[in-house]
Amino acid sequence: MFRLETGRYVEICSDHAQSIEDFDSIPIIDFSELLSEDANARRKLAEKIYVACSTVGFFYAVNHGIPQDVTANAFEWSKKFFHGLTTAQKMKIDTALLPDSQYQGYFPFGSVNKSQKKLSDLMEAFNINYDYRYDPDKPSKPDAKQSNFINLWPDEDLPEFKLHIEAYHAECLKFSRRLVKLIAMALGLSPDYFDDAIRYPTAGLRIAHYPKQEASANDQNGLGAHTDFDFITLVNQGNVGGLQVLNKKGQWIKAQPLTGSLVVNVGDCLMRLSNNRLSSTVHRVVNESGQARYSMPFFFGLNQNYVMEGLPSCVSDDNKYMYPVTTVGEYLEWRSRSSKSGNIHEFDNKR
Ligand SMILES: O=C(O)CCC(=O)C(=O)O
Ligand SMILES: [Fe+2]
Repeated sequence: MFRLETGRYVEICSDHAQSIEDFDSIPIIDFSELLSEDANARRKLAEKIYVACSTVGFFYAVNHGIPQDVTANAFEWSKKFFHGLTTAQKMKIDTALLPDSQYQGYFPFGSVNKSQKKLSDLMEAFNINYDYRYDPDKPSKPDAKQSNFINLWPDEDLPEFKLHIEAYHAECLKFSRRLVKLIAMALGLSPDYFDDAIRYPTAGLRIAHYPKQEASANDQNGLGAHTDFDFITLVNQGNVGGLQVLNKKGQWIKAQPLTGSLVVNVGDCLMRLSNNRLSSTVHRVVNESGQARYSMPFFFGLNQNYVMEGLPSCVSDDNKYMYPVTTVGEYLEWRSRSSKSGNIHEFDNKR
């Protein structure tokens, strides 16, 4: 049993888990055919995605098309942020300056302890939100409700940083929108099923720094066991390992770094929408590599005002939607608030 930050205990051998295969490795999916004109090639890709997402909940994406130089620049500027700024400079954009429902800004060391270990998670991070002005699809200005995108940038102390981080964010947006079409196909829906639902997505990018840890994984994690809130996550973990994924037997399977790849995983919103056909799998970071680790997780979700009901291909009279109907915005606000404050606000007893 694992305690998640919502206070819920995840049983490793739940009925759902028993009905799907266990895994001891993370599949690799080649996205060279992502933009192929060949419908058969795209269908095959969608099938691979379905198998990976319904069993492991994780896969490596290779040949995803995100340019290497954009990724390398974002990593380089992340290091300048973590090591070039003083703590006082970083604290000018402390996430604690924002309400608990907001996730942007700097997360100092000691501010996160996802799985209630003896020592807090050994990580510092910086998060940004979607901002339509940097969206490569150039959507028109959203209405007021959808345009509440506050970001805290270290503009005074590291003015160029924003440019490189937004450039990487834009590439992640492009790949995610393409991937969502395949996920729709994987679930038996038309590839454009989610097009309107990802016009102004809840797309957050985090850059994270995990120093090498001395304590055991029992006492401390880089980031404790959790599931991701959103629809899908893309993680670029550079070349230092530390990400671990929990299988049904309760074993932590290492997601070893695979050069040039992204680690992609199903988030709780997609698990909910698919009525548990896809698995949002528990994972954590433990940096026992002996060197500092940097990663860039990108959390892609549907529009804030999207109403989460079971997808038509995933519910039926005999298989009713098992979650309360909420908007994406309401759901994410609840998850962010309980995560940041440590208080569990009763919404329902599931994640
Ligand atoms: O750093 C990583 O590899 C993954 C981080 C993660 O799981 C998260 O930020 O949700
Ligand atoms: Fe995660």
